[in-house]
Amino acid sequence: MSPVEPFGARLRRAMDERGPLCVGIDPHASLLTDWGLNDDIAGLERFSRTVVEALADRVAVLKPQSAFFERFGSRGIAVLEKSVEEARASGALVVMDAKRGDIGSTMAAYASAFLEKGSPLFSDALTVSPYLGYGSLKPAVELARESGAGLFVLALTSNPEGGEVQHAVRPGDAAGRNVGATMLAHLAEENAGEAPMGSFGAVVGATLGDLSSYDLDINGPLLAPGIGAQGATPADLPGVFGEAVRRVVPNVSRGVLRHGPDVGALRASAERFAEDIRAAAAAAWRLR
Ligand SMILES: O=c1ccn([C@@H]2O[C@H](COP(=O)(O)O)[C@@H](O)[C@H]2O)c(=O)[nH]1
Repeated sequence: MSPVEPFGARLRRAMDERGPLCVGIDPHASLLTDWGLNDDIAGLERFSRTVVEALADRVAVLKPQSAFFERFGSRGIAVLEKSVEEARASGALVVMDAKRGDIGSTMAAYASAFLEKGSPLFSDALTVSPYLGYGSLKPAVELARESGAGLFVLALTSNPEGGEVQHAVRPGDAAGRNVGATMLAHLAEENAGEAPMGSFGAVVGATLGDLSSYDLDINGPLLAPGIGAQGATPADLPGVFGEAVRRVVPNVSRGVLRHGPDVGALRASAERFAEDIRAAAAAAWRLR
């Protein structure tokens, strides 16, 4: 059996070939209504299928937000499974945004649900919460390595409330680092020596302004939500991420989804974001 290509390598190639944009599949009740759909399982199914049909063959990453599927119970999860399968079959990498985190023994079960080859919800990567301690994520790190999958660890989230936890300075940390910086340091260790980049990414909000006081050089991807509905723009990316912008996977969910249900309009919106991201990165390189 040939070894599985690690997520970091697959993501790097997808970003180079398709551009780095990640579009969210976030079936908010209000979006279902705006799309002329009912807030029920049929509406959920139509919404998800439309996003996959519109974008899975052209964007690097699709990121289903599990909460909006879980809302419908087992039938919602069945739609989620199908969306993941169809998106991957059409060439998109799927980052499952489920933000799992628990004590190690339970974390192993979450890891098995999302990162074990053959699991119905197997995804290319999973978002995880390290706030039971980074070490509690070990079972997920190990299984991700084995399956060629990846993780995105919440480090500096896009929401204004995140600082209360993530900016707290760790007692006993000789370097005086805060919790967010500590997560970035763990990820840099995880990715050490990997080429073209490691599979263990951080979630770092595009809304956060200049992050030059952080060491974002983790040799892994930086998933950057916050563009569009939360107020950040593609033009903000170089100012927020500096040199690390090359490894940023900018996420837009409602900013694209609000253009549905027309497939052409969804594609046009994603292409506009992708073009603005390209232009911002190119302008930043020219200024160096
Ligand atoms: O720090 C974070 C981590 C995750 N998210 C998720 O990303 C999308 C953003 O949606 P928009 O509609 O583009 O605001 C959503 O699924 C969040 O749960 C985040 O926003 N910030």
